[in-house]
Amino acid sequence: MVENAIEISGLKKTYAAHGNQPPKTALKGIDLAIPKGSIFGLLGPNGAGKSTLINILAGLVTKTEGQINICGFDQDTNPRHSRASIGVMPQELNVDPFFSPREALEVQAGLYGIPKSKRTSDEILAMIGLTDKADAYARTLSGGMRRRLLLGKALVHHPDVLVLDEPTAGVDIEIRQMLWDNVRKLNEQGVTIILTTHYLEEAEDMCDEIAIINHGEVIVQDKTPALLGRLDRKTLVITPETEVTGLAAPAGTELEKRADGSLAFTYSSGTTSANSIFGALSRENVTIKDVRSEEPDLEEVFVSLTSSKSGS
Ligand SMILES: Nc1ncnc2c1ncn2[C@@H]1O[C@H](COP(=O)(O)OP(=O)(O)OP(=O)(O)O)[C@@H](O)[C@H]1O
Repeated sequence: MVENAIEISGLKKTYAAHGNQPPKTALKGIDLAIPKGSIFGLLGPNGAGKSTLINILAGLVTKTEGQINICGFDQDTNPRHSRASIGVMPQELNVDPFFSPREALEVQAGLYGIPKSKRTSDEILAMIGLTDKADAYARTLSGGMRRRLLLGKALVHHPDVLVLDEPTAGVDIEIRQMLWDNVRKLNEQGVTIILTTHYLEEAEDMCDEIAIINHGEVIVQDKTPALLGRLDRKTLVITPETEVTGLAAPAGTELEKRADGSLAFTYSSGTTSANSIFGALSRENVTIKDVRSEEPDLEEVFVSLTSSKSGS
């Protein structure tokens, strides 16, 4: 049984020089295993190499070096099966303006060699909420509808792996919700989802596991909770009964007095205990009305990991 939907080893990509542009190495040797059935986040700053990686997986860009296995099929020795195992919803809204959604799905199915009797265009149109618009010209569709059509096109061959490249960039909350509902449903049916997004909160909510790419290298891959636990930093927010003035931050903590009068103590949980904060408050006779803790979010982890490596 294949445990990983995708296995990538030693993947390198150098774009050839053109004009006065020198060659550009976009991927420097990527090793990545994407577990079957997961919702996997591929994150990284602009220019990190995410699109290059996705386009290589989709067979749209040729790699310079390395191995890729998709659902047990080696991309070099079994390109047809490996391509049939993956569907990609691209970032650009590149739908043909003269095709209706139904025609666009039929054409796409034709490209994958799916016989007419096995096509499921109506089912896909219903899933993406475009049954009403099935026969309308694509140029009359709104941006959100086009994006849903792109999702539909990625699904015509019922791939085991679905790649979503920035699926929610610039879409409103309703469409975003619908996309996520669809993605969750597909994942429950066993489809492995690979997602790139600039919305880190979205990745935090949706992804079981995350890899962060920077300057063409994977700098971390971990389960989302473990990744969030990597920053050994906590903030304890105390709301005092009455306003506190002149309190010094206990050793090992930073104190921020917030606009609502609460006191936020940030400390490293490995070296400082919350007790030292409560001790300091007690010595100053501060009565505590409320207390809560704030854990680091993915954004903080992301910034801390990507800003510590210098550029190429
Ligand atoms: N066709 C190309 N020719 C030359 N260089 C390219 C080409 N495509 C991408 N690059 C370069 O390769 C690097 C990685 O680009 P890529 O688009 O893969 O990054 P990304 O992580 O997807 O960024 P973004 O989030 O902005 O889409 C960048 O430095 C980019 O300028």
